[in-house]
Amino acid sequence: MHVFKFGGASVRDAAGIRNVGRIISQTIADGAELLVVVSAMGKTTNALEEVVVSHMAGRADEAQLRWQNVVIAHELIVAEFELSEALLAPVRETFATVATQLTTPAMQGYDEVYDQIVSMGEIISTQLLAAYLTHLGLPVQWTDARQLIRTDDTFREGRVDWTTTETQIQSLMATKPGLVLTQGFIGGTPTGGTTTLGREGSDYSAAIFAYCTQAQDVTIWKDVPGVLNADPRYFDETVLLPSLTYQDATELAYYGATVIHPKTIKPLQNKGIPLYVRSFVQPDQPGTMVGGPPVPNPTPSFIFKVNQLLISLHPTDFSFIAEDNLSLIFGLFAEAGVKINLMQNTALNFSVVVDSRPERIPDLLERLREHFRVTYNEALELITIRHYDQSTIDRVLVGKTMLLEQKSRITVQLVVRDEGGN
Ligand SMILES: Nc1ncnc2c1ncn2[C@@H]1O[C@H](COP(=O)(O)OP(=O)(O)O)[C@@H](O)[C@H]1O
Ligand SMILES: N[C@@H](CC(=O)OP(=O)(O)O)C(=O)O
Repeated sequence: MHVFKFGGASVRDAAGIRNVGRIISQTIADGAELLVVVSAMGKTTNALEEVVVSHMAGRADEAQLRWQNVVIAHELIVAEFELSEALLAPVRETFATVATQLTTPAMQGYDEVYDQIVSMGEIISTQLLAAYLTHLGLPVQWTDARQLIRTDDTFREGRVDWTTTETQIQSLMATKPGLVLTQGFIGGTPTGGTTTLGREGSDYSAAIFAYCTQAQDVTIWKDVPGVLNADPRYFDETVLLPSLTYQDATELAYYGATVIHPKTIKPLQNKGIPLYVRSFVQPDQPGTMVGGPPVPNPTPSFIFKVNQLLISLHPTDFSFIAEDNLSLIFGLFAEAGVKINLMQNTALNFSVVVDSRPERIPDLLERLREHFRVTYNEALELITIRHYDQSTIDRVLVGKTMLLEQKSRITVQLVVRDEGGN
């Protein structure tokens, strides 16, 4: 069996849905079994997050208006197909259910309500795609991922219960061979609650399904030709990386190459399942294969994170940075839910680089100030180069001032300030 994952960009409009329909029908034409994982359309997840903000703030009219905008965006896509009312019944029912839910103030906590509402993006996209594929005459079986991927109740970051998930998915596949369509990003708790797996988590869902079905391979269809040696939004001259080891792909994703969700590789590596990253714009092209052997002279890869904050902590009593204050520091970062992108210490200074998150950082800084003298630099960039040499470092430093550098044999990380002018 093959697993395909289509992200928001691939199904953002009617043309995208038609294209996805073409890729699926060509794949199953020769009788291949296929499990398709789909994300919410376009930027729907962001729009649903705004619905949650209004709903949780008790601004019922605003929540309803924001929800209706989501409905309209989908209805405009529906209008481009000639789908029967019977085929559209499930998606229309979802529209009505959420509208009703928004009329009553939420009883649960923020994150639980978030998952109930935000998960609807994937429910709607798959209901709509199922209607379209059925309309094309394909034997698609829509399946609810909330009943397959079992998580604990860590809402917004559900942790997978692999044993139950494997049992549930395997019994599904025994009863539903052929073409199965399900949602990325979402799961369900033992008590029937909805969870999400963390933003951009649909790649991870595809890996979970592949792991549990021992799939032949996974293909994630993207708006780029495959994994490139840099994000084309930031670099002009990128090259395709035709083959990557699991390790290289994990490292790239970990350092911030957003083309693959960082949690995706482990389940695939554990079962030796290859991952293909291919272009839904040029579906005849091979893209990138992850899971191959190391290549000689690997191409340097660049990962760029903007809007970074460099926080430096200085003990107030001239004591060393050692195990005791390190554990205090890590505890405070974990409590604040702030992920450390890079860290470096000297005897009297501990520096960390984090994403600048206005909703979390001020509180964290306040807590840190209870124990340390705290200084920080804002609006920085964190550049990571895998398989670097001096010329690649020189190239990225043009027009930048370097504040911090960290090197291993394979990876260099540079914290820089852009001085403008290039
Ligand atoms: N090294 C890289 N190679 C290719 N694309 C990258 C890389 N790093 C970041 N990207 C970005 O990842 C995007 C595709 O991932 P994403 O937007 O998450 O897709 P989807 O939401 O459809 O799953 C590309 O448009 C590109 O801007
Ligand atoms: N829709 C979710 C999950 C996801 O992975 O989406 P995409 O495949 O479009 O990145 C999100 O935006 O976070």
